[in-house]
Amino acid sequence: MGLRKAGVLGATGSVGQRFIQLLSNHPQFELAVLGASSRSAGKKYKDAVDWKQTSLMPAAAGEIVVSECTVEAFKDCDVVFSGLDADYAGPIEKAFKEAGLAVISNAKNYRREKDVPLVVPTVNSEHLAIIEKRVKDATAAGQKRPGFIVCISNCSTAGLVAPLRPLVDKFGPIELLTTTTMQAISGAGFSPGFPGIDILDNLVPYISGEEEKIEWETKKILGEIADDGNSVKNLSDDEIRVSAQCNRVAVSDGHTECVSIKFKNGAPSIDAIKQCLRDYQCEATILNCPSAPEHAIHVLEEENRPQPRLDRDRDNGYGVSVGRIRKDPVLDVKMVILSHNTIIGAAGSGVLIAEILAAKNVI
Ligand SMILES: NC(=O)C1=CN([C@@H]2O[C@H](COP(=O)(O)OP(=O)(O)OC[C@H]3O[C@@H](n4cnc5c(N)ncnc54)[C@H](OP(=O)(O)O)[C@@H]3O)[C@@H](O)[C@H]2O)C=CC1
Ligand SMILES: N[C@@H](CC(=O)OP(=O)(O)O)C(=O)O
Repeated sequence: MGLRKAGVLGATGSVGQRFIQLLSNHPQFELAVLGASSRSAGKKYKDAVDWKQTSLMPAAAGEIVVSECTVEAFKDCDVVFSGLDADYAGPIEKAFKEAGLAVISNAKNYRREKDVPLVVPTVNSEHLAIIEKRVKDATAAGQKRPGFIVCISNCSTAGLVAPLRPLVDKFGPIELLTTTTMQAISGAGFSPGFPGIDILDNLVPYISGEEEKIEWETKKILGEIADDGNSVKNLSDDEIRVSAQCNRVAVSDGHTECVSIKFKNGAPSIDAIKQCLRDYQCEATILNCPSAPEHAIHVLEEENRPQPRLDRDRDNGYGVSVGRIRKDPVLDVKMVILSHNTIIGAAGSGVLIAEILAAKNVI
């Protein structure tokens, strides 16, 4: 198959810019349509966007004229990535799905729908089987491919669940978990963007809705596909209890989390935990997806790592770093997790999900 046509909704934003960067010169996708608000529509991308990435804006993308976020503008896309502001994503993504488009979204709007997979591609790509089944059933019935939405998780949740997945698979359920996040300002978006005066020489101990999202989304991502094959069964409060406290810090990219865990079946040794994380291989790596990390989890031994500026780009931002793994005198074990919030926490996850769906002939 030749290059698949990709559209990006919210192309001018923090997540949208990352999509442009990751999809330019991609071996499987070509940037075909870029959408944003009517403030940007009609302008060339280079004139509409306030480019804030540290790499140069890809020249070809800069020449694309930004469209309104309408089905008509995106109707020929094989896949549509959404980095839309959640205040506007709901009706736009629904209309795209109903028109038969494949939507991979960063917005929170549909994450809680039972039949919408909530996926961190290095963690629970098996939940994409819900979509694969729907597409195969339609094809078998002689119908055209149905539209669908796959949601990408909240960015802090993506980093958190990365090491949890192999730990739960090997050592059984986690009874209690606490996380304290230190989140980058790119997570707050670019329109209007987190005010410099509020974050310089400062820390803000509140991010609206974030703690609830981490506490809830973790249970869906670590849950299983229900017996009907059409929905996800979340873990119950008996199977895992999560408590999150979220802070905004003066870091450009990269969310750091201090995490403590208590296992239901007793504490594994620290060495066993490290080995388990080192051994983990995600499906995208096994499928040889072009953006898949060589190591979905990097175990760091240095006593002062991970650090956002030094470690966020491991495996091009698709790898999650886990360091300071040690005994916790209150729960069982504690650790520090670092993940790139706009790559594995957002746009990169979207691209990797699309690569997995392409490997399975769903798009
Ligand atoms: N930043 C991050 O780390 C993460 C963000 N997310 C989620 O991803 C989404 C995008 O976030 P982020 O990139 O940070 O946000 P930004 O504020 O940086 O970007 C928002 C985008 O939405 C567009 N937009 C705004 N209003 C409309 C409208 N009425 N119609 C169409 N497009 C519109 C903007 O276009 P214009 O420039 O024309 O205004 C812009 O492209 C959000 O839902 C966010 O919660 C998820 C994970 C991580
Ligand atoms: N709220 C995150 C960004 C994010 O992921 O948001 P949401 O879960 O609403 O998509 C941050 O500020 O860093």
